[in-house]
This record gives sequence, C-alpha cells and structure tokens, in this order.
Amino acid sequence: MLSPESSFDEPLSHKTPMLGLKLWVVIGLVVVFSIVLILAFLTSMYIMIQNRKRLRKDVMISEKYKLPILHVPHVSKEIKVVGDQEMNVKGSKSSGRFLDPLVLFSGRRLKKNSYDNESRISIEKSNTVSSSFISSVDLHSPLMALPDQFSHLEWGHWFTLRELQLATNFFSDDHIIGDGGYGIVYKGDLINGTQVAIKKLHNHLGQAEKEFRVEVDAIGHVRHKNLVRLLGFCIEGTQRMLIYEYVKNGNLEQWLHGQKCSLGILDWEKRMKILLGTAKALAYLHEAIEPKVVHRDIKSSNILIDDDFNAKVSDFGLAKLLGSENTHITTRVMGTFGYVAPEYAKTGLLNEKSDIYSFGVVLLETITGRDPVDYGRAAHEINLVEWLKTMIGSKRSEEVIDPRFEIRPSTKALKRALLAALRCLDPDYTKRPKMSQVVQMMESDDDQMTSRNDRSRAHSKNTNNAHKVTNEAPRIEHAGRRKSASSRK
Ligand SMILES: Nc1ncnc2c1ncn2[C@@H]1O[C@H](COP(=O)(O)OP(=O)(O)OP(=O)(O)O)[C@@H](O)[C@H]1O
Repeated sequence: MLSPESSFDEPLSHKTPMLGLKLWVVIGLVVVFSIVLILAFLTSMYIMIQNRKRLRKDVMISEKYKLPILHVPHVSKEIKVVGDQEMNVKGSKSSGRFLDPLVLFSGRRLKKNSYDNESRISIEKSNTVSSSFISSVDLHSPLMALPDQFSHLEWGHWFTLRELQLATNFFSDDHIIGDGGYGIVYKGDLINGTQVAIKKLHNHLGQAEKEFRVEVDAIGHVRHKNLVRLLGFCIEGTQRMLIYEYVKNGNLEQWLHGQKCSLGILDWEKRMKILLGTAKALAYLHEAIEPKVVHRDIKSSNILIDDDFNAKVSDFGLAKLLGSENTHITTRVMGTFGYVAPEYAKTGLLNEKSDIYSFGVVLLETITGRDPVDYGRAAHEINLVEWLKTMIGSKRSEEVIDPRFEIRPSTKALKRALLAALRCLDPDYTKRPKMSQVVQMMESDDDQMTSRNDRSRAHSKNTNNAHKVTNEAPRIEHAGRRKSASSRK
C-alpha cells in the first residue's frame, strides 16, 4: 500500500522534459529566479530614485552657477566677509584666498574705483569639492593617492577623462586649437552643449603638475568679465587638464598679425575696447585681490577675444602670487621676448610693474600694428619700443599709427593712447602708473587728461636722461591740450 507522502511525492518526482530535471527541482528554480528578479527590480528602482534626486540637485546648482551639468560635487556657498577700508583686502584663510567681487565692490569704494564695475555683476560663489566628496571617491582614484597635494582645489568641476574624450572625439587633431609651450589646447563640446577649451598639459619632468597648480592658484577662484574663466579640471593618472570657457573669436595677435586679418582690419574702437578690458583685468589682479596676481606673460596672443570684442586675459601658467608683505620677488626670468620689462630681464626682480610694462608693449603693438620685435624691418625699426621713442622724440607721433586703418582715430585719441603706453613703458619701474590709473587714462575725457598732464609734467621736471620716455610724454600731451583748448573757443 502506498503511504500518503509517497502519493504526494510521486508527481513531484516525475521527470520533466526540461533536461530531464524532476518537477520539484524545476519549481524550486522558478521560485528562486522570481525572487532574484524581484530583488533586482527593487534595487534598480531604488538606484533610479537616488540618481533622479542627485540629478535634480545638480541641475539646480548648475543653473544657479551657469556651469555644465556634469559632476557637481557638494557645494558650499560662502560669501566671504570683507572690510571695505582698503582696495587690498584679505579673504579668510579657511574659505579661500580670493574675495567675492560682489562683496568687494559693493561698498562706497566701488564708485570711487569704478574702473572695475563689471565685477559687480559677477558673483563668485566657491563651488567647493568638499572633503566629504573627496573621501567618497574611489580609493584607487589618483586624487586619493595625492590627498594633500590637491586638497586646495576648492572650486570648479572635476571632469572625468571619459567626458573629455567624448567632448574632443578622443582628443582628435581636428579639435586642436593651438599648441602652447605648456600643452595642447583642444576645443571640446560637452554633452550638454557647452563649448569648452581644454588645455592638456605636457608632462615633462612633472611640468604639468607645476603648471596645473600655478594656474589653479592664480585664477581658480577669481571671476572677472575680462579674465578667461577656469571651469574645472581633470586629474587622472599622470594626466592634468584645465577646462576653460571657450572664447570664440581668436586672440589679439591673430587679429593684428595673423589669420584673423583676412576677416578685416580691426577698427580703432574695437582695439581700444580690447585694450581697456585687458587693463581692467590687470587692475583687478593687481589691486583688488590679495595676494595679488602677477601674470608674467602679458602679450597679444594671451588676450582672447569674444564675439563682442571683449578681452579675456588667458594663460596663467607663469603667474606668481605676491602677498602684500612683498613689494617684489626675485625669480627666474620667464615671459616672451619683446614684452619683458627691462629690470625684470636684467635682475629677475618681479612685481606687478612688469605686467604694466608688457601691457605698454601690447598697447603700442595695437596702435601701430607692428610686432614688438620684427627682424624683417630696418635696423632702427626692429625694436618697436625704441623706434617709437625715436619717432615721438622727432615729433612724428602721427606717423606711427597702423597704416591699415580705414578710418584713422582722432589726434587726441591717438595721443591719449600713446601717452598711456609710454607711461607704462617708463624704464624706471617706480614711475609706471598703476593699472587702475591706466584704465582712467584710457577712459578719461580731455579735461581730465589736461589736469593729469599738468601733474605729470611737474613730476617729470627732475627726470634725467635715463627717463627720456617720461619727458617725451608731456610733449605729446601738450600738443593735445593746445588743440582741445582751441577747439573749445
Ligand atoms: N579658453 C580658450 N578659448 C579659445 N581659445 C583658446 C583658449 N585658451 C587658449 N586658446 C588658444 O589656444 C592656443 C594655445 O594657447 P596657449 O595659451 O596654450 O599658448 P600660446 O599663448 O599660443 O603660447 P605660449 O605657450 O607662448 O603662451 C592659442 O591660439 C589660444 O588663442
């Protein structure tokens, strides 16, 4: 007789057509498989909900800071508190060195120092890679291998190599914009449509590391309409990349001497707009932040131009930070031939006045359309600064203007620009004006020019032969003053 169990077991023990497995084995497998499916479904739902939440947060942050929607690490929004007594104000050490321009320029001081009022509209909030974010990344990531080295990266986006490869079609040649001394610059199109410039640093003997840190220290936190904006960075293995806003319209060198000339000759107003913007950016770096930033490589190819012909100063790879306790530092001479200040070239003595000299050279280059050093010219014309001093000395300042101008600037405008350039080029660096004064000179109307010229003439009375340039400047101004006086009659 069969027991009840055996009558129940019997059908379960029947072999099924599925690989000859017994029925109870098949049922077991189906149950286990269903449980796994349900668990997988629940897990993916949970991950999806978390991702959505994170993305929503990223979008909100990205919209707020007008940054690409990629990795937006944990953000801290600090507005740093500053005293408004001095232009050279200090940021709190714990919250980063640089100041929020909104705070900096929001007081009475702003009106007096109106040279930089563009800064009011740009609100810097440090987009901080928090320590919690850093400690949550993959333990094998390069960042974790170098925690101290990069702990100062308290800003911007951390781009992955993969994102940048996708943006540049794997760094293909047709994305190359240019090849500078420190790396190749690529144009990148991020998946959200943002165009960026990616500087992939060469890594000769750790050079990438050095350049990377210098650039990040110099402009990582600063915002100014006339400074190219550093959006973020990429650190992977030995790769170091810097990601900037993409500036569409080439650089000043290309517009004066290169490929952009075929699009037409830059008119006087555009040239002066570009130079004024450059002067404002330098005034900001030298006078509005602490420690101040000395760029060290001001030249026409480092002045990028946007669609509205605004200047965007770029390439901070050689920059030096100068605390208020230092009037100068001594350093290895770097920079570009033709633009370097004489005292810096001779002694390595560096302060912001070296940038002011280089700015003077760029201003002359822009007025005359000539290269700072041009071996294709007659011997006495090879060096632009020397040639210009001779021309002004022999009262031929009207002849120095770029002959390609379709409409020449007024004599007054030309003389104003030449005067500004010559004062920046004073061989005695202590006599060079501050960048904010240069901005005022370039913006000032004729009456202001006249009174400043009087002061400048008095100041130059006791100059000697070595300061020939400052003696010549009033001569130009004098002519300008007579003209404006007669025109008022
Ligand atoms: N943010 C940017 N947007 C658009 N083009 C850029 C940007 N940054 C740099 N470029 C262009 O990339 C090229 C290389 O720039 P980079 O500053 O590296 O070198 P450089 O100024 O040509 O040389 P150097 O090493 O002597 O400074 C230049 O043509 C420059 O105009």
